[in-house]
Amino acid sequence: MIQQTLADPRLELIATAHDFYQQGWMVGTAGNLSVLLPDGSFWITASGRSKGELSLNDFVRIYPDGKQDSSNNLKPSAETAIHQVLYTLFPQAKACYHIHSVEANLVSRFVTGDSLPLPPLEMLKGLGIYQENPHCLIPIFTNHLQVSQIATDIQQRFTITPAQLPVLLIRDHGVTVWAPSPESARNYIELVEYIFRYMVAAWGVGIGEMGRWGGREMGEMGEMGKTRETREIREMGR
Ligand SMILES: CSCCC(=O)C(=O)COP(=O)(O)O
Ligand SMILES: [Zn+2]
Repeated sequence: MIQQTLADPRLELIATAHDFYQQGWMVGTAGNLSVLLPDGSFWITASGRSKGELSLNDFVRIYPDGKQDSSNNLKPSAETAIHQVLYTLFPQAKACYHIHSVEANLVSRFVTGDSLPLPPLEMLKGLGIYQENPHCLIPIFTNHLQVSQIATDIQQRFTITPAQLPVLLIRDHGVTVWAPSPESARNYIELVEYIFRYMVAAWGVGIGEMGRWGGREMGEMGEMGKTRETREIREMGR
């Protein structure tokens, strides 16, 4: 009989963090990854570790009653409260990944409001949107100094307005996804990064001003697309 050993789920997080680090999405200790375990506890990356060279000891286990366990008294990620809220709000979520990419921060400034309209790209199917010409919005949260305030905002907003996509942005900070498995969470990060890269590139070549997505012209979407000064800056760069 062939016996299969279940791999330690931290190994998957280590490999993913290494790849995201190489992509430039987790540089300088940025970002945090977690995976939920069958007993309701979760492993999360320890705070302040280089995400490009994690080892099995660079994780803290958080139990449903809030108790923590780490082999060498490490602090859990400063953003643990956000992961806790997401696992509570979305019981199907088994992994939660947060990264800091340049594109996530740029698109978080495309609008001044609290939602980012997305172009109706085929890639949205990978995030569970099977519609023709979908109008999708990603919620944007304020980057409060107190992470607990960000977590409260997330909890309150998603309690009132269900999430359309398993994605949220924190303005000038980064993007977070939650997913039914670590593999899906990795795909979700790659998909949203593609969409953000597309949006930044579209703005850069001026497509946004003529193209329409989310039912609005990019030029109406916010600071970056609409002001004459911004257009002049863009033209200077050509
Ligand atoms: C330079 S990263 C600033 C903190 C942050 O936003 C982050 O994602 C990493 O924090 P952690 O405590 O998880 O290392
Ligand atoms: Zn962060």
